Amino acid sequence: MGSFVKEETSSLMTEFLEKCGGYAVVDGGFATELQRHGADINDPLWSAKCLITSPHLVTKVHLDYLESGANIIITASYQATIQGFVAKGLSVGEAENLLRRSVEITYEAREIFYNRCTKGSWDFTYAGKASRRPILVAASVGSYGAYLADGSEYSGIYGDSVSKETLKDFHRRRVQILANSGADLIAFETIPNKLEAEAYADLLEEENINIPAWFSFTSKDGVTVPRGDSVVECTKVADSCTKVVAIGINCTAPRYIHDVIISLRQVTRKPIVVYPNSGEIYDGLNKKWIKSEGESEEDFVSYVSKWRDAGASLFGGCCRTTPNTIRAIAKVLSGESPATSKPKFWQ
Ligand code: MET
Ligand SMILES: [Zn+2]
Repeated sequence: MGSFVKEETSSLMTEFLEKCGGYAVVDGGFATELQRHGADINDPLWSAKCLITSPHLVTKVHLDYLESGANIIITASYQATIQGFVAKGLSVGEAENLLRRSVEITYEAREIFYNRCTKGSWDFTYAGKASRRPILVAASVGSYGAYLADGSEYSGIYGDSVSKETLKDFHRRRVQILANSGADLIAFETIPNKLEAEAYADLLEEENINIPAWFSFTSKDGVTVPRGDSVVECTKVADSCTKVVAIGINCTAPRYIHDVIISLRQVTRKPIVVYPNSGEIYDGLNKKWIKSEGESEEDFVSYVSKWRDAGASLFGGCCRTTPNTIRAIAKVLSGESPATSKPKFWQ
């Protein structure tokens, strides 16, 4: 790959953040939002099931997040894998088309949103000074554990028989397809162990993936990822990969985010992305969210300016957050006067 392409990749996020005024709004929980609208996603494909059964609902949820102020919308491909679709009886070709479709649906939603804004039928809230709000499409890649749908998504334990090569072979074709689908970046989400981060970093380099990526880890204590590797060690893997343009944490309780940002800031100058869940705890085996004491949506939103001050640049929500959460985040970020809030650029 020529150095020109490399530079383009590394500057994408910095330029985008500048266009957004220093900070960007990521969308909120996707699968749980489909569910809130009545989708039955109790299935090994989880949210990706809707790509087959109810694509109109996928479009609706993307539009709801755009209307709430999101600058980055994440595709419904989190649990969309060729292996998972084939297990449902689809051909490899059909599975690959569904992956492409997940991205098409997202940029179609962006076009619908822009057209509505142009026609003035919607209030263009939080658009800033730009006539068109900067919006990126991030193609979601969930972990191998998410595909297994056996709870290992939240333990990061795949067993000794699963090597880095196994993980690379598992993810390779999906990553290639998503990289050539028209998406602006790949969002590797909810990464539960260091091995999978290494596999992603290798794939990005070895396959000459021509769009940038973010790596977002998950944590149950703010210090380690579920498998037990430290978040800092995982961040170093992401930091040393030239294709990675942001690093962060998602689907983690809001109360841990501040300290994680502080730790990440010690080992990377890349922009930090945070999109915590609602603070409820997911019981992967029973596929249920369990309420946790004393963490409300108000707490979540009140943390946003602290996370910004600690050094994060991209803010959104994960499971069980809703367009309301995102609207509130957008409000916090747009309500800052330039005098009190200087955008931080670390690269
Ligand atoms: N982007 C995915 C979603 O919101 C992340 C899921 S985390 C288990 O559905
Ligand atoms: Zn989540």
